[in-house]
Amino acid sequence: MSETVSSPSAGAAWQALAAHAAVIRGRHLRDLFAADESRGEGFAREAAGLYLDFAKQRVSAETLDLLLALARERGVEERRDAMFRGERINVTEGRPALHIALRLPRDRSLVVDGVDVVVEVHEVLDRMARFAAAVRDGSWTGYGGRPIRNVVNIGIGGSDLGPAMAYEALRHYSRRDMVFRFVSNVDGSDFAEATRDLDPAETLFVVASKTFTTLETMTNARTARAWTVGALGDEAAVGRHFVAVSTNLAEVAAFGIDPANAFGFWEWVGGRYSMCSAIGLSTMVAVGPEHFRELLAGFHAVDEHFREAPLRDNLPALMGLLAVWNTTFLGSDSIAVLPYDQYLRRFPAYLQQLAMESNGKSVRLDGERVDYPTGYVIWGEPGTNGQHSFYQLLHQGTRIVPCDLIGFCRSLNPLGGHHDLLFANVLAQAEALAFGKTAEQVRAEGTPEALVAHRVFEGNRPTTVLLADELTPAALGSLVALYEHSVFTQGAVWGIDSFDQWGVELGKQLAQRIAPELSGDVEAGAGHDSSTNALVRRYRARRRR
Ligand SMILES: O=P(O)(O)OC[C@H]1O[C@H](O)[C@H](O)[C@@H](O)[C@@H]1O
Repeated sequence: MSETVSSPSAGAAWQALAAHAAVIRGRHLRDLFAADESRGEGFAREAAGLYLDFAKQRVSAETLDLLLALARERGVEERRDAMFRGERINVTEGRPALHIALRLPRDRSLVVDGVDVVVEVHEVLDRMARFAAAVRDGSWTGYGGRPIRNVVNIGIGGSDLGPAMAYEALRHYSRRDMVFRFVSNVDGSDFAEATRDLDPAETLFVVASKTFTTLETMTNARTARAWTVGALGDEAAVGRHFVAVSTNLAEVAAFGIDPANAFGFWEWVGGRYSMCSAIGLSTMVAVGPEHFRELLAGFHAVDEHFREAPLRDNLPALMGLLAVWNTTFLGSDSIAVLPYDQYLRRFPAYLQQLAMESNGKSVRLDGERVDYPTGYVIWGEPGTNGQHSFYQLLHQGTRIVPCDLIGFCRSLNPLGGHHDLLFANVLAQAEALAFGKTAEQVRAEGTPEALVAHRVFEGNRPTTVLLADELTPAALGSLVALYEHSVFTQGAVWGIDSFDQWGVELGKQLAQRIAPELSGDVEAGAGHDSSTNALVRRYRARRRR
C-alpha cells in the first residue's frame, strides 16, 4: 500500500478506533465480563501448542472488529506476504527480512535473487550439527588433545541475547557436564568473570558477530585470543579454540580464524532475528542438534500459522494488534512480560531488543514523522519474584502497564507442590489486576475506614495469559516466533521499518571519538559541550595509569 499520501492515523479504521477508545475507557473489565458469560472462551485462541487468553484485555467484540479492520486498512497481510516472499521490506537497508527461511524444512524452497535460500540454510545447519556433535562427543579436541568442556559465546545484541536466552531457557536439555558462558559487555569484568575458573586447554570460544566489526565483540575476541595463546603457548592453538559465526567471512579470516571453522549466514537475517541461524551454534552445542531442530520446528509452526490463519484467529496478529491498542490508543507507555518459569529469566531482556530495536522509530517508511506513539518500553522479570517488588505499581500505581503472563501447565522440575503454587500465581495476578477489590469489599473485611482507600484495588488492568504445556525446545521456538510476528504486526500498523536500527549509530560514533581522549592519545576535554568536557577531564584525572 502507498505510504506517501497521508498518515495512517487519517485512516477510517484508525479514526474509528480512536473514537472507540473513549468508550472503552469508560468500561471496566468487570462490566465486560458481566455482559458476556462466554468471554473467557470467546477471547481465547490456540495454535502451535500455544493458548492465548486475551479475555482480560480491555476489548469488546466491537474493539476486536475495529482492530481487525485496522490491520486490513494498514495492509498487514500484504506486508506479511511480502516478507514471506523475500521482498526487500527493510527499505532503508534495501534488504529482505527473511528469518522465516531459517526454519523452513529441508523439503521446502524459497528462491531469492535466483538462489534457493533453503538449500543454503540446511547446508549450514548440517555443518553446525556435525561440529556440535564433534564437540559433544569429544572428537573435536583442544590444542593438546583434550576434549572441550567449556563453550564461551562472545557476541552482543542479537549475537548474544538469543543464544544466552535460549541456553537458559533450554538448560534442562543441555549437557550438564559442560559449561556455557556468554560474554557481551566491553567491560573487562564480563570476560574476566566468565573465564576466571576455566581451563584454556578445554575452552572453545564462539565469536558471534553478523558484521564482525562490532567494537565490544572484537575487543573481547582479541582478549580471548591473548588469553588462549598466552596459556597454551602457541598461535596455532587458535585453530582449535576459536570458531566464528558471521556474514562477513573476509573479516573472520583477517582475525585469524580458519574459514573452515567459520559458519556463515546472510544479510537478510537481522541481528535480533538471528537465533535460528548459525548464531545459534552455542545453543546447538548445548542442547544437541536434535533439540535444536525441534526448536526450529516450533518457530516454523508459528510462521505457518501467522502466514495462513485468518487475522481473527491469528495469535501473533492479535497480540500485535492488542499491543497497538494498549499503547497507541489507550496510552500505555510500557508492557511487562512476566514469565512464570525460572528458565525464561532472560526472556524479557531478549524481547527488549526484539521489540524496542524493531519498533522504537519515529519516522514512517516514507520518511515522514509519525503523529502517534509507536514502540513501547518492554520489561519484566520472572514471576513470582516480581510480585514481591514492582507489582505494587502494577496493582495500585497511577500508570496502566498491560502485562503478558506466561505459564506452563507442567514443570520440568516437579517438586512437591511448587508448580501448582507457581501456576496459581499466574491466574491470581491476572484476576487481581482485572477485577481488583472495591471499597465495599475492603470494608466488608473489617478494614478500619482510614485504611480503606489504601487497600482498594481499582482493577481494570489488562493482561494476556499465554500458556503452553511444557517448556520444550519446540515451545520456546513457538513463543519467540509469536513475539517476532507480533512485533512485525505492530510495525506494519505503524507504517515503520521494523528491521533497521539507525538509532544505535550515533552513540557508537561518539564513543569512537571520545575513547582516545580518555586514554590520553589526543588532546581532550575541550571539543564537546561543557558537561561532556568536564566529565572527560574528571575521568582523565582519576583513571588508572
Ligand atoms: O552481530 P553484530 O554485527 O556484532 O551486531 C551486534 C548488535 O549490534 C548492533 O549495534 C545492533 O544494534 C544490533 O542489532 C546487533 O545485534
